[in-house]
Amino acid sequence: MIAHPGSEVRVLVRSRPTANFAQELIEYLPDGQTVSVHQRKDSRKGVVNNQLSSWSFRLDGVLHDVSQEEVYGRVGRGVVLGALEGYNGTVMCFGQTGAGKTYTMTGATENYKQRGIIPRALQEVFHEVEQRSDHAFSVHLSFLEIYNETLVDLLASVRGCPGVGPGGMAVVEEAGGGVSVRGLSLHPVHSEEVALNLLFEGEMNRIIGAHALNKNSSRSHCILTVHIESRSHTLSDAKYVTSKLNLVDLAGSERLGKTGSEGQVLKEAMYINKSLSFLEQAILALADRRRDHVPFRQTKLTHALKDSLGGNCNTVLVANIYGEASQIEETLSTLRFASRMKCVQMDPVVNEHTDPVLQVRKLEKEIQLLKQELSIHNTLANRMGMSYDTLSETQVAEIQSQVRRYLEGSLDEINISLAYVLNRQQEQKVKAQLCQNYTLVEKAQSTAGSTAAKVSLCLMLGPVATKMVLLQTSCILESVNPVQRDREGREHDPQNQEPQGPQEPLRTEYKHTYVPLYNICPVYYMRYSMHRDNMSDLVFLHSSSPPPKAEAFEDFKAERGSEINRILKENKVVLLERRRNDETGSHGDRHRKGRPKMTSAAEDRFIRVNCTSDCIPNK
Ligand SMILES: Nc1ncnc2c1ncn2[C@@H]1O[C@H](COP(=O)(O)OP(=O)(O)OP(=O)(O)O)[C@@H](O)[C@H]1O
Repeated sequence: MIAHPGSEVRVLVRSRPTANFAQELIEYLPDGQTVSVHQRKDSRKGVVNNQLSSWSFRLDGVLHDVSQEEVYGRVGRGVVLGALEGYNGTVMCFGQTGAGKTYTMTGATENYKQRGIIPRALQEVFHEVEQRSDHAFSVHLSFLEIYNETLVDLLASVRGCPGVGPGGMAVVEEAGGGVSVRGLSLHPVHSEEVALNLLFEGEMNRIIGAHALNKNSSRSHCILTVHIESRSHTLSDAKYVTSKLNLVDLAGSERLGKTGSEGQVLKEAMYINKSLSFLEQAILALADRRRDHVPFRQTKLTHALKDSLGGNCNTVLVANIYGEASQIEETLSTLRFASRMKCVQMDPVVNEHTDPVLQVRKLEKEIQLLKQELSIHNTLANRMGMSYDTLSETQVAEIQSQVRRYLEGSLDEINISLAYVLNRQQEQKVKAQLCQNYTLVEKAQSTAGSTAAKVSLCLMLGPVATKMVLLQTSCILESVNPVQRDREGREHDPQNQEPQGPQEPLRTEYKHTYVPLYNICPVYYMRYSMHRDNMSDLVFLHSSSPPPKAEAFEDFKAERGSEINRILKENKVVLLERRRNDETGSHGDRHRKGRPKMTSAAEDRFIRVNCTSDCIPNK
């Protein structure tokens, strides 16, 4: 059963069986929750009377004459199940010496039925771990003893235990308000059997002493902690929950006069009483909601229990009493502590964490999936070969090498593999680098018939830098070498020129070529032109914008329509010839019978109409 946030620590009272149970002084009311204590005034304190004083304590339950099994069911089970869900839990026994705390927590070793809360809790933990196959659990045990204000690792004797470091053991504060014990060994446990072995090993190491009230009196406080970590197989594997289940067997308070302790046992009793008194002070502060400060650090016991007493912890206290008339003052004292503890508020929450390593792995997987999805989108949008990875050092070196060789003239054509794709970001980087070295003027340009915004980059660069820009936009370029022609239009190879007489200046022609930059998103068409005066224009147009008609027609005539253009020119020559003939023979009408004379403009139109085919763009 998990406590609701804001509810109080659960407190139950358990009385040790005794033949001399003080029925007239201790009364358990039928509601099963209330204990009434009646006490005679002490005649030794002066005034003799038989007046009774009564106190009533309403707790969460009374465990009187009940089996160990029932005690576990009512005290331990809920806390253990909560710990498996990720809630911290504490089960603690408090009471005078000989009242049955160790019996409640550990039980009697000679009889299996009399095993206490700790072995039953360990059994339940491993039973649940087996049942909950949808989770992966990891369980560790630690066993701390606080003896005479000294921290002792009760499992230090276990084989393979690393031992306490040079700093010794100490209670240390953790981020988030928790505490842990530095130097305390943690033991991985995979089965109930291993856990019980560790419990018994620790119990053997515990310090016990004998006095009048208990021949096996615990002389120390002990905290067995079950550390549980659970990861779901079905939900996100980066998320996991942890919990600490503290099973606390406190040493009992004792009246030195009654126990007759001497020597070492007396010294121990003083430490025990002192630490229990600090515990009471801490509980008093915790129970008082107006108090800001809780004195946890006054003693090792309260410091070690700082995150186990209410707060983010599902806490249950068993107040053990020794129900004989001679112990009535101790019983009263224990019940007062119990009722204070009952005022301590709890706000248990699941301790959920995110594993940073697994989280990174998960995000990397997610990125991979998103990349695949993007790649599918790009394929569907006819944008093949897009890459969003940054260029490796080798790729950058290769590009730089090609650029250098191209600029030096030792490389005719840039052939950068399309794997070296520049994305928008990289494009911007290239542009920024260029801006550092050259004057870059950017201007908006609108083209008729296109609704999309067009960007025109007018680079005031020499041809070398222009080539570099072309290269860095990563397109496959057609030859950008200018063609040199003489006055007759004959092409001249500058590499292979024979020495001639007085040189006639050559005319340089630059082709306008549309180059699709497949690897830049969105797809651009780039027109580049290089002029005699070394001024270069680079125009990046969205694919939705065709080139201007006039230019497209010129290109068409120079390339695919060159044959038609040739015929057209021939026809024009023939027609002009005919017109001249007509004009010279205007005296006679033999060749133009029935046909009206054409004007020069009409002839042009005629030629155009005749030469227009489906493959010629309209001019
Ligand atoms: N509910 C019980 N049923 C049977 N025997 C009990 C019960 N409670 C206590 N005893 C017996 O009483 C004796 C003292 O109990 P126990 O050692 O558990 O007391 P304690 O509170 O732990 O004392 P101390 O603080 O001195 O360690 C033991 O012999 C134990 O077996």
